[in-house]
Amino acid sequence: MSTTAPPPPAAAPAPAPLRLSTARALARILPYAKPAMPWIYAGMVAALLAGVIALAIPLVLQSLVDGPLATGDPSQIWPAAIAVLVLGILEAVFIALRRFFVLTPGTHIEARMRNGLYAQLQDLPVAFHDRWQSGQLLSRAVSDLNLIRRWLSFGFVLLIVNGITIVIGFVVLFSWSLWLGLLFFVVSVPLWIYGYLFEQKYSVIARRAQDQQGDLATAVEESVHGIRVLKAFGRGTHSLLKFAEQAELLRATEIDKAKAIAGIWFWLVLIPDVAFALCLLGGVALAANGELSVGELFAFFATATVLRFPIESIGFLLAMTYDTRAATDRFFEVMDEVNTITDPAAPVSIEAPTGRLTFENVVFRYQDAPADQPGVLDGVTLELEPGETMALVGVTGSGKTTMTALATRLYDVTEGRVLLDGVDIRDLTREELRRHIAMAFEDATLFSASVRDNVLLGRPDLTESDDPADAAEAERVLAEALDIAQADFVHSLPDGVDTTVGEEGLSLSGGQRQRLALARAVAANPAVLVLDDPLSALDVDTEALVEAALRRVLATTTGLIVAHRPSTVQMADRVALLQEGRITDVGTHSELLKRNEHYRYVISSLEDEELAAAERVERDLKLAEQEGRRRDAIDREARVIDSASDGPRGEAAR
Ligand SMILES: Nc1ncnc2c1ncn2[C@@H]1O[C@H](COP(=O)(O)OP(=O)(O)OP(=O)(O)O)[C@@H](O)[C@H]1O
Repeated sequence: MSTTAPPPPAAAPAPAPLRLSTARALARILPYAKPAMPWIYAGMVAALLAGVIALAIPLVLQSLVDGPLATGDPSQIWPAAIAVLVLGILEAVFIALRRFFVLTPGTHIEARMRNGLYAQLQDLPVAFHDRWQSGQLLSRAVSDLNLIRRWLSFGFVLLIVNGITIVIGFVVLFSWSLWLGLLFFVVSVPLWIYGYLFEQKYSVIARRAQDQQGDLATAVEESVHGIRVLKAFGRGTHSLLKFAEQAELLRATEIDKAKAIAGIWFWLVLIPDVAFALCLLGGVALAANGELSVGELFAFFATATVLRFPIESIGFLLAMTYDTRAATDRFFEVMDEVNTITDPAAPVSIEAPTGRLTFENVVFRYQDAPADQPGVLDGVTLELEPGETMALVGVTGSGKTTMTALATRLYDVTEGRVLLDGVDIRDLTREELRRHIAMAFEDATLFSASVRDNVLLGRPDLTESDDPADAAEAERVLAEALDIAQADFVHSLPDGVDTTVGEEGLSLSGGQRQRLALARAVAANPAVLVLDDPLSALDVDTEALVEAALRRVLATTTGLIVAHRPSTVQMADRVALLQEGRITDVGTHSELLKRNEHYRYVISSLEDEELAAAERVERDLKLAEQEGRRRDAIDREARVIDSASDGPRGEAAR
């Protein structure tokens, strides 16, 4: 049976304790953004030029007001008007160029980061996936990276450019009038203080919202995945209520976010307005005293108006920056995870393994198991001879699945060693180890791909080769594996072995999926085949056929089989009894039956389970038959009612 995962943590894993400044946290994106940075800088230059041009327009206006308007000479109006028009067009062109420069690089950076994340998720050990909710990973891969892309192409560029524009704008304001500029600056000071406080508050809410989005994605993923169970137990409404609760939490957080943004927005609009009003009063007084020309006053306000958008935009640009900071932290929480199951620095290779598999004093405890709980395995020693088939038997929860997972390094032993042909499996590369030891699980996961690709998943040597001889060999291996797994049903699928089996093979029955998963393990042609109850969903007749075919494979391959049925036990040359974390007896089925009371107890409980399962299958079949008869009767009745109400016309239309 598959490894039982512990209940997922209620929320996402806590953020890294080390808290970097926002700038340093965001700088971590740089290695991914490096190739695209020239384009982003080009976008910044274009945006900056657009900003400078916008600030130059008041210059022309001042010359217009103090020149032709003051002197009443209309000949000067046209050059000034044309200059404003040309500057306006140039500004529009540079804004368009900014968009052009930054649009594509952002998508490249997003794709690069997403590929990196995917590779890391593939590389990280099963223990990591035990701890993390799938929705949290999904939201990092999709919405967080989306946020980062939008910020890089838009928020980052505008934040820098608008910041520079504001600085240049203030210099220009000061150049028009020192006193008015100073007044404008002093009145704006509360804005910078508010901006700082905003960061403290908003960053926390932004992080909370993104974690809650991840929780929500987990809830959707789980309910879609478990839709059959929810429907069968009529728990759809219950699950909806739970989902609505989580959605409500996220809604409340989003409202907090909106309130925080509204707060800074309020000050960003109010303070420039107050500054405008005060400067107007001061400006008129200065103009009346002759210290400022009307044209200069006009240009001062035109410049201050140009600065309004950059100042107002700082609010949402800061919000976007803090959202992106949270997204970046979340991304690097996964990227910073250290993979504990890695390839050795100096790997050993086994050319042609014979398949001797040895567990030597193996102790294992799950990382997330409570400290006071004893290890699942506590000194397991077992040796499988080359070509031998060993059944692993024990009560539920005794650690059978765990033992099989150690043989393929899905987890690493806590103490002791697992050896293949005398070589510690940690001294082999993972790629080589998985070539030598293949596994089939009870929970047969198939990928959204053709039957062929699913079955030949473990044979890249054949499927990724350009050699026609390999292609022919792939066909032979495929046919043989399907034959052994009694999976000839694939030939009656619409496109035979080229039929795409749906998401996780949902379009196939449990037994059909298991047969394909078994075919996949057989096709890998390993020296050791580890089977974790892979025949549980087969009916008795098919199971007997698969077992007969498997015997042929197992005659030359070492097999470690977790047995949940007495019939599986009988396939094995020897049986190992797992009890309280140790192998307490090894022998043939009949030897153990004769001498071991605990073994007799386990076997009799397996028989009871098998009987109950057979009864369940029979009951389901009967129910399906009754349901079919009931549907036929309803259909017949519906046809009678239809034809009675439609009359001959209705019949004809049908
Ligand atoms: N990822 C995990 N983290 C923590 N504990 C785990 C994890 N997976 C399994 N366990 C615990 O380890 C013990 C052994 O589980 P395992 O699945 O190996 O048993 P099993 O013998 O295969 O059971 P079954 O016959 O029911 O399939 C159980 O107590 C289980 O709760």
